[in-house]
Amino acid sequence: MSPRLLLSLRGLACGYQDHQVVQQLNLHLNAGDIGCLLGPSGCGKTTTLRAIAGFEPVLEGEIELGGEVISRAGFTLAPEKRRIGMVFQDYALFPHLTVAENVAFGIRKHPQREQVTAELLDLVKLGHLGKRYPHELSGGQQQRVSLARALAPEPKLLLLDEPFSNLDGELRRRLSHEVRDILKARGTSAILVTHDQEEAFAVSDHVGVFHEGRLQQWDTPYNLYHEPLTPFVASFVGQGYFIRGQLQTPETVHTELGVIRGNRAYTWAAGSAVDVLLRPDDIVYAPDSPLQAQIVGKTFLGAATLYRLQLSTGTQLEAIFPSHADHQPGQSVGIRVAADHLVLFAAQGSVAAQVKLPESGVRRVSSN
Ligand SMILES: Nc1ncnc2c1ncn2[C@@H]1O[C@H](COP(=O)(O)OP(=O)(O)OP(=O)(O)O)[C@@H](O)[C@H]1O
Repeated sequence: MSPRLLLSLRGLACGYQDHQVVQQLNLHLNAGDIGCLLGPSGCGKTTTLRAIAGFEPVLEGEIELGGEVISRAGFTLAPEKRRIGMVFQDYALFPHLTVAENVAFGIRKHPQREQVTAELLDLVKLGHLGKRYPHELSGGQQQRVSLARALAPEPKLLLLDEPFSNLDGELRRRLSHEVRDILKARGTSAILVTHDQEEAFAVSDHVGVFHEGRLQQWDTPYNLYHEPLTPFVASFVGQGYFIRGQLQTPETVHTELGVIRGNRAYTWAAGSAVDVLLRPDDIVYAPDSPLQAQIVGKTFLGAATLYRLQLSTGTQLEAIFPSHADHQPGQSVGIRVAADHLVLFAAQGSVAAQVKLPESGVRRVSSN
């Protein structure tokens, strides 16, 4: 059975008054899928989510949900008529209502209201707390109530705006996995907004990376990591370094690490200058390799260790090695490049050179 299209944004522009924040946005979500809008602060994720919810009008293009156009320039179907549920960062629970009353709020006329409420409270593991008030719950528990409340009217689509960002570390990770399991078990379609890549990958089937109001790539987490379409996506998603290289053949590039062969063909002329993306998992520990690098930094991650390496030319790289063998800063280690997913961008004068790189992303280190 082919997947059923649920949500389409076509040629969408949205923003505030005369200020266009998001431009030329096209994306599609199938029923039952979880999508995510990911990007740095201010890139337009929340603005897009608010347009989908019907809180903001669209300036150009249209939004279609379940075969019905719900927004286009000059027309905005009222939010309460969209069958869209919302979960907010600050939970937005009604303080004067109990947990159970909060969950039942959107289904007051439902004949099996109490049963549905009890089932949802069980689903979010709060079956025993229905009589409490929101202020008597932890942040994580309040967000579970908020999720149960949003699910109660069986929305066609659930929108989650930074739902875990008020929670810390471990709880955040646990709840994000749990929310995915709950949505998948119920077949609920959802769009999540976050600036946290780990969260985006843990929860979503498809992720859209935004940069300055434009969607750069809408893809699976795997493809965003291994096959980024733009230098910005390569930088924003995952870690790594760019090194300079020269295209030799469509599949091979010459670099200071030797000739690297990938599994895709590039159509630039032989000899073109390119930037080669090297992720930490592209650099493999190879004790007998003639290619040596000095360890200049080290982060123990448990099962693996992330090393910062420096080549004799001064170029730095990152590498992930299994943590069984422990190497010390200052030591030299043999390495090999195993970058099957060889990712290259045209160097100089291309958009690559103008990208502002976030601190935790890909760094551009060598030039010649
Ligand atoms: N109500 C508003 N009126 C005018 N401009 C706004 C309004 N809300 C947001 N903006 C502007 O729109 C741009 C995008 O904001 P938006 O909230 O969509 O970003 P975001 O990607 O969700 O960022 P964050 O992760 O910080 O929430 C910003 O430049 C912001 O200043």
